[in-house]
Amino acid sequence: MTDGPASSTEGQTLRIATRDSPLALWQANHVAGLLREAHPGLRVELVEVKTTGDRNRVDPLPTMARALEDGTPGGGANGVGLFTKEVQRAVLDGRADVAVHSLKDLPTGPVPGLTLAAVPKRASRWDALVLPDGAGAGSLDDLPEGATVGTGSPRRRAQLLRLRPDLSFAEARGNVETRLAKLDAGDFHALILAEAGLDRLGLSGRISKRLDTEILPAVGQGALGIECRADDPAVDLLAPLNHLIARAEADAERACLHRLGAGCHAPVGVRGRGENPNAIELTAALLSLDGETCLQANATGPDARAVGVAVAESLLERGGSALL
Ligand SMILES: NCc1[nH]cc(CCC(=O)O)c1CC(=O)O
Repeated sequence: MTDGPASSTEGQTLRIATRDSPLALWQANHVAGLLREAHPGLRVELVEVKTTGDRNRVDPLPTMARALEDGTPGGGANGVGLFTKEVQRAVLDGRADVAVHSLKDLPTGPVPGLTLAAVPKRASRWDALVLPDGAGAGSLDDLPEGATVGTGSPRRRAQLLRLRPDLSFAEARGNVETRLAKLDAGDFHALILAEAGLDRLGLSGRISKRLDTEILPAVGQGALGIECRADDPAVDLLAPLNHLIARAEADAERACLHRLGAGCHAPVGVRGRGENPNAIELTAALLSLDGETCLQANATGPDARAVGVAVAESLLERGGSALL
């Protein structure tokens, strides 16, 4: 510590709202660390929130009914926003100042009163193939004929079916550890999980193969979204955590999904890429659930959101609406 004037954040406290799953807590603690690094003297605390998605892990139907009933921001039909809206509500209610989400789980529509203040540097965006404990390395090709893969994601299922039409699927609900336990108990031959989540939980050793040529990732996969109240000076504290390329990729990918009118459960895979934030390239695939139809579009430009919208409109023009 040097003497001289105390920084404006000295003694100030910022409360981060987060789900209480191990992955969510890792992510919130990561952001807390970034904030303390950017603002020495700032106190950062976590506020753990139970979400509808967490409470109803094994029984999603009442969850959806509840999400439809209450008109809270971010919640909606088809499970969209189940993991994020109660974390958002904690910030809107003033129980916390900042919300940290997996960007993949954050609905693309604006929430009145909140702003997406920062998207930090992105981790791996790829999906990974995970085999039962002790199986070692192995690729999709090594799975037996008719193998069962644990994933509820239409995006993952449709893209896997293009490569292996013989595969069948099982729901793999619950947090990452729960899903791995089901795999190791023999519930399925393989599991698909986001590499970022496994890395964060110290489980990279469970990855049999990174599926970076097989499956286009979900919008925002591997990135974090940090929200605060739109009128809160916390906006300025969060600004240094924003990574311009990660943010531009996120803006392009999220604008595309939003223009498609789709959510995180849509069979949509994307790859936003940029050497600099003013030249973002976006590739997107929109698939039928059986994987037989796969529309692809690509655009590049200086305005990330416009690139996202252009890619979505190209998919829609070519019959994409029938797949949504
Ligand atoms: N849908 C659940 C979810 N949301 C974010 C992650 C992992 C972290 C990320 O993708 O950014 C996961 C688990 C998974 O898909 O394996």
